[in-house]
Amino acid sequence: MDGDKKPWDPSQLRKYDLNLEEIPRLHYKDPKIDEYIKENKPVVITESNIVKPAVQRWSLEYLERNLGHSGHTVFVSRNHKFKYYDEKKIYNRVSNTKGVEFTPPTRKVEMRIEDFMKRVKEWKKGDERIYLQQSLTTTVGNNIVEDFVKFDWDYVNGKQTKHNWGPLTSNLLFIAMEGNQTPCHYDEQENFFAQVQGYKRCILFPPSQFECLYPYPVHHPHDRQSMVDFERPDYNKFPKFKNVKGWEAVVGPGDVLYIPIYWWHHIESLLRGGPTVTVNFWYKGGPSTLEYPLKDHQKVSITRNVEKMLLEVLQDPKEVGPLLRSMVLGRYT
Ligand SMILES: CC[C@@H](CC(=O)C(=O)O)C(=O)O
Ligand SMILES: [Zn+2]
Repeated sequence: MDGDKKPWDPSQLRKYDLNLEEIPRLHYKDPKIDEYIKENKPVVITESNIVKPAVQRWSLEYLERNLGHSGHTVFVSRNHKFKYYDEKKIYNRVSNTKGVEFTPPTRKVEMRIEDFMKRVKEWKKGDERIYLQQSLTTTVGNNIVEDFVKFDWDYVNGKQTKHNWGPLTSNLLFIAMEGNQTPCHYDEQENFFAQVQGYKRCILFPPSQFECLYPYPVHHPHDRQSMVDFERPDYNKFPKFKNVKGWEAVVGPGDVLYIPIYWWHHIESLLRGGPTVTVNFWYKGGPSTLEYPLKDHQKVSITRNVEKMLLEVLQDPKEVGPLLRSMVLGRYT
């Protein structure tokens, strides 16, 4: 890039009424990175070799030729949002018997990579959008495996060990169309979010903002997702969303964003930026030693356990809210 010309411009970002600060960007050799990780704070790690082979080789053409010819998991959406839902919670005994109405916002299909790429290339306004989200397992072609083993595992394993994370559970490959959006949610895993091709805007909020982001009930298929539509926030239903304060980064090829466990994140591929490719590294959290004061994400984990326990004994999801209200209102408020 000549001078300080950015590879993208603000017109490629969707407009939200949010109070956001920049996530720091640090060179991968900078020891301050470990301070951020230790304090469960996001940081963009730059210039690393973590997924360098992929940055160098994983063009769409290369991926089409090498990703393997078995079906790949692709989500299909009638709009630009790809809100995750847990299929098991749609039909589970408790929520379903009580008529929890749920219409999946996307559908999951198996698609050959050549069909996926063809639909991306031929997409026009009004068509359904698609988003490949696939675990990088042995079903991929040999060239991809060769590239994968050349990731800088010393670096990521070093961070995993230093910060006492649990085991690596998966590396997911994401191939998105420009403008695709993953609405705000949190995961119960530590995440190195490695951008390979194209640019993605990542908007993050700490677990302490739980009250401003109104997660669905734990038994709901959209568990861990925010109920707030960032593009049309309903401030009557979600008044505290007005106070939300977040952090953002636009990550490009070679950037690796550390998304701390339980941190909310909303992710979108830039408008008019072409398809994007990302590989994430999900790690189980470390052993949670109860040191006081508890960390915010530990409190979120406790609220989850309370909801699960109440549902288990009450059986009917419609009884959980009234019982919690009767416990709190007038007594703890
Ligand atoms: C699930 C897709 C999302 C990534 C994400 O949420 C994560 O890695 O946890 C994205 O990049 O659109
Ligand atoms: Zn996520």
